[in-house]
Amino acid sequence: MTKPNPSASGAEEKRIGDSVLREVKVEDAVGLILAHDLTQILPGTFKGRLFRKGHKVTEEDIPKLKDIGKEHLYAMELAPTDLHEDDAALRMALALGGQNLSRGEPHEGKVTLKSTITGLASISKEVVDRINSLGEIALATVTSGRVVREGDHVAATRAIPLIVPEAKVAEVERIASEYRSREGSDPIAVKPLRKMRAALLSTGTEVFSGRIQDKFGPAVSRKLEELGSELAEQRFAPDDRQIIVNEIIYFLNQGYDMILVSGGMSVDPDDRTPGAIAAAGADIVSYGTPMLPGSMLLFGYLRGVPIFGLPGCVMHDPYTSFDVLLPRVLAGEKIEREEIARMGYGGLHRC
Ligand SMILES: Nc1nc2c(c(=O)[nH]1)N[C@H]1C(S)=C(S)[C@@H](COP(=O)(O)OP(=O)(O)OC[C@H]3O[C@@H](n4cnc5c(N)ncnc54)[C@H](O)[C@@H]3O)O[C@H]1N2
Ligand code: MOO
Repeated sequence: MTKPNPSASGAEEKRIGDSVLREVKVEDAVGLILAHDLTQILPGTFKGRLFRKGHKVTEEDIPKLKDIGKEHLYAMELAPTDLHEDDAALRMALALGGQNLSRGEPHEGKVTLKSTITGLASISKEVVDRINSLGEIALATVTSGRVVREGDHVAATRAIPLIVPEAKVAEVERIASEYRSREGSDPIAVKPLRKMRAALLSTGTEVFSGRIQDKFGPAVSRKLEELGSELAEQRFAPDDRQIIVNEIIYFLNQGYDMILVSGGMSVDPDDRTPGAIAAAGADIVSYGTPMLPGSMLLFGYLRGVPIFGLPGCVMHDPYTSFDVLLPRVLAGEKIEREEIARMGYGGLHRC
């Protein structure tokens, strides 16, 4: 598509569709307006724009251009059916980005979308894959369902060649708007997290009787606070099914937004928690989660209130199945069994 042809002046010329890129020797480029950003990389020190698109080349620039390996520059004649890399990246970012994202300025053919809040990245993998199979343009994102903080990068759009057919970008816009009308949401967004008041029942006769000091309360409290929620009440119970049921019902009657029950989630005879959560009347979405750590986690709803059975690892591992599901619950997502089943692929972290 881009065969170099010697032009009348002897300089190399690339035709891309109806657009033309003409090579100009840097020595002859004084007065030329740069057609794109020029990047300098000093390993370990600097990577970024040395010259900006639109800069008018001066005599003093020539040695600097040679230092970054430029013997030639492009003079660009852009056809109306084509887009400059920066404009292509910008139009893609405008088409795709939605709720709680800020857009950086086009930079070396790239536009970055950053989160403006602490929230849950919500990204359509289907849209990302479709766009990346169009060719000549690229969209890179974080994975959907990940917690992002204010200022974190969520997605970046990029044009691959310097000149991109406008039709490619129009196709991106079409895919994005089709997604919006079908799903009623943006293809790339950050969902806000609700501030929830959670209650924790810590089971275990060894903790209840004071044989050992509780470590679950502080750990769960920290995990909730990091996401803007709070541990409103913690109570303790021995390994007795009926007492655990009564305490769960007490929490339900207090109107907490989320109920957590820690310990007793495994296979020992004293592990009463899953049975007690069921006996309290919860609809169990899943007992057992294909992620390590956190495989013994239980998730369900008790009269619409999310209820978790938390295995021991939640207390001492920073990233468990609880840490994956908690932000989704806070973002208002209804957790289904299929979603839990999908956590296994990529779900092996440690254990
Ligand atoms: N044979 C099998 N063994 C284990 C399995 C299994 O499937 N088969 N699962 C493992 C997994 S995974 C986990 S996680 C653990 C623990 O699960 P539990 O939720 O039943 O935990 P507990 O037995 O109640 O306690 C484990 C450990 O942690 C201490 N603990 C509990 N609560 C507190 C608290 N509030 N503060 C401080 N310390 C606490 C408790 O005393 C125990 O030492 O099971 C694996 N084993
Ligand atoms: O539930 Mo266990 O937590 O996989 O360590």
